[in-house]
Amino acid sequence: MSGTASPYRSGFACLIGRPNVGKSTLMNALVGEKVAITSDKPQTTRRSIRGVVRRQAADGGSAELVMVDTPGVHRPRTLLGERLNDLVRDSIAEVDVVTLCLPSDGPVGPGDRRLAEQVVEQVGSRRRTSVVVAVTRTDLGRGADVPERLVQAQRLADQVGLDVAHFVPTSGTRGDGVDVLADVLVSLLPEGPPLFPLEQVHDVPVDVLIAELVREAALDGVRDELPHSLAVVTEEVVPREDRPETRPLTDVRVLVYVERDSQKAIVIGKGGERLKHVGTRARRGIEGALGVPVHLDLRVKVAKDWQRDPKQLRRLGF
Ligand SMILES: Nc1nc2c(ncn2[C@@H]2O[C@H](COP(=O)(O)OP(=O)(O)OP(=O)(O)O)[C@@H](O)[C@H]2O)c(=O)[nH]1
Repeated sequence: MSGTASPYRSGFACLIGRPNVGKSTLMNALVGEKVAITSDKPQTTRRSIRGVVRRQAADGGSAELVMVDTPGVHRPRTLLGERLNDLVRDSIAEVDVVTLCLPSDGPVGPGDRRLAEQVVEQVGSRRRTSVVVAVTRTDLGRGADVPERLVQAQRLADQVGLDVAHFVPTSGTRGDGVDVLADVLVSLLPEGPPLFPLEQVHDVPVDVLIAELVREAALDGVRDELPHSLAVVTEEVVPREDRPETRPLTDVRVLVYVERDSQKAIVIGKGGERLKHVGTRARRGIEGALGVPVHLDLRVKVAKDWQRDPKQLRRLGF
């Protein structure tokens, strides 16, 4: 492929950062489709999700950029937390470009420094991995915040010895800087073969996608420890047999796990009101993803302290 006038570039770039800095929102903006769920609760992302961005590179060739969204890095308090941090470590090791996300609406802090040090440790000696800093959520900051954050980011890079190829201000919700970031990431990709079939936009299996949409709906409005205690598993997705071709219906059965009986009561709500609301919202998303009308059967179960239990973690897919 090398030597041709318009080479094909392909490769992987991950988004890393503290919890809640806007990684998944940026991922969706780059891919142009909702592939990762987002919420205002920290530590929402629990899987490394890959989404494909296809673009024309500056040299005229085509490029396939595979974005990898990762869980927010934090001090782990449970086995789940440790597993999520391991996922991030693995992602950093496997990509061509690491994108460190720093939010414009908060100072660069010790958590960012630890993460930057981790990147240096992992990619410092590997010359083929590039590093980009994305300053995120720029629409939330005040006027001076973005330049200030860029200066702090440069200072952080200098302090830990991180070689940053580009600094890009972005807002995932407004779309600002998203094209610039995509161009920058593409420019850092090596020449390579196509990675995903043309029609494929993400690598999230349908059962996982459904479970994530339910978890996103269930996260809305719950507080304290409950967001972390939620786990969702898709049990069944079956087209109903006795339907006319013009009016198909798919039965989707989903289990929502919590860690304690008291949490089960909160998720279900008075007279089942809350769960009904979650079901209605999730069903809309699932119908959009599957492209068929859906009957969603949602059940809530207690899996005691699953975040700390290796056996249960395995059963829940971690
Ligand atoms: N105003 C504004 N809000 C944003 C932007 N990006 C993300 N948010 C909000 O910030 C919150 C966190 O966004 P996420 O994309 O879920 O953040 P994350 O870094 O993936 O979070 P974790 O999965 O917990 O690590 C959500 O409420 C988003 O709507 C942005 O550019 N502008």
